[in-house]
Amino acid sequence: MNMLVVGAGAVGGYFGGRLAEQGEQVTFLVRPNRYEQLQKTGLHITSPHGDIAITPQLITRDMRPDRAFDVILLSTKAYHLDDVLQDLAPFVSSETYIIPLLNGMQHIRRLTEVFGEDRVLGGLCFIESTLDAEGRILQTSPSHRLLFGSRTGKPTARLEEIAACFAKAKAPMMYSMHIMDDMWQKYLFISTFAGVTTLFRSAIGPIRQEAVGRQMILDVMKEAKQAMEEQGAVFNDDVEAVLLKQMHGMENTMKSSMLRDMEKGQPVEVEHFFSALLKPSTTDQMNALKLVEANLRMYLKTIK
Ligand SMILES: NC(=O)C1=CN([C@@H]2O[C@H](COP(=O)(O)OP(=O)(O)OC[C@H]3O[C@@H](n4cnc5c(N)ncnc54)[C@H](OP(=O)(O)O)[C@@H]3O)[C@@H](O)[C@H]2O)C=CC1
Ligand SMILES: CC(C)(CO)C(=O)C(=O)O
Repeated sequence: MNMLVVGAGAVGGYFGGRLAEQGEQVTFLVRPNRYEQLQKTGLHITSPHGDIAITPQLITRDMRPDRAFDVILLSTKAYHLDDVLQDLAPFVSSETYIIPLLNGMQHIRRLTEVFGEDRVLGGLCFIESTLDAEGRILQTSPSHRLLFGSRTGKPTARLEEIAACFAKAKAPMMYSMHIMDDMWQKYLFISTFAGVTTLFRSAIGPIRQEAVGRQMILDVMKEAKQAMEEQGAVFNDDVEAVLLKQMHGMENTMKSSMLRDMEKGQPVEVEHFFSALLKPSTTDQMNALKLVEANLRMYLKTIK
């Protein structure tokens, strides 16, 4: 299977690295600075599941591979999507499946508009990873799971082939029969988790210890759920209880990738995560979400 990973960052570098580790044909589409860095240093991952050091196969947008890609793992930030859609076009054939790993939901519509409904699968990942100053990938907590699947729920022989290839990786990378529900649930989780951790600029532990922190978790989740339902999400009745249990079961030190990006002074996906939930018609009641969004917008002003 010939695979392209777009963005050799914290997520793409990790899962692409796990596939390359098994000898799969993985090429990373990167921008010039990352190209130079990875050529010099190789791709390094440190992880509780085992470290990796490989010499990655790299291309930049002006290079052409000798054969089409079967699968593209898309793992850039949402605020790079406009550029990525252009850069990616020459690498997508009528047989290529795109598996996006971005948090949130808005990118699905953009991808299907450009590449068509049939080329775009659903995808998500549960992983806490970041890049260090030298561009090495640091993967820190136990979870390193990737889910993908057909957005209409029907598996095909080719999707089964991809699942079989992913199953060889030393990370759970699995097919889901209900990927859209999984994506909405992950979006609800991450909008709450990233919302409160960036608002309080804290890992989850101290937030959970304060009454105001616990209340903010409840408020952000309730409002985000309502906004997502207005956009068509269908959740199980117990979704809040399930996600709260998950949030209360995490290690005290667990941070969202958005908070880690803030700590490095990098941009954050505020439009993609939060503005997308705050339609003018629903904003009257959405005080917690508005606070989360305003906090991030103000942060963005400080780094511009
Ligand atoms: N990190 C985490 O723990 C998790 C993140 N996510 C989500 O995954 C997505 C990716 O996040 P993450 O991996 O952390 O982000 P990173 O910033 O670590 O990685 C994104 C990479 O995309 C690259 N990139 C940007 N534009 C292009 C382009 N046109 N062509 C090629 N490469 C490009 C960047 O390269 P350059 O070096 O050139 O800037 C960067 O290396 C986000 O939506 C995030 O919310 C989901 C679960 C967990
Ligand atoms: C919560 C977590 C770490 C789970 O994957 C995540 O998605 C993020 O912080 O972006």
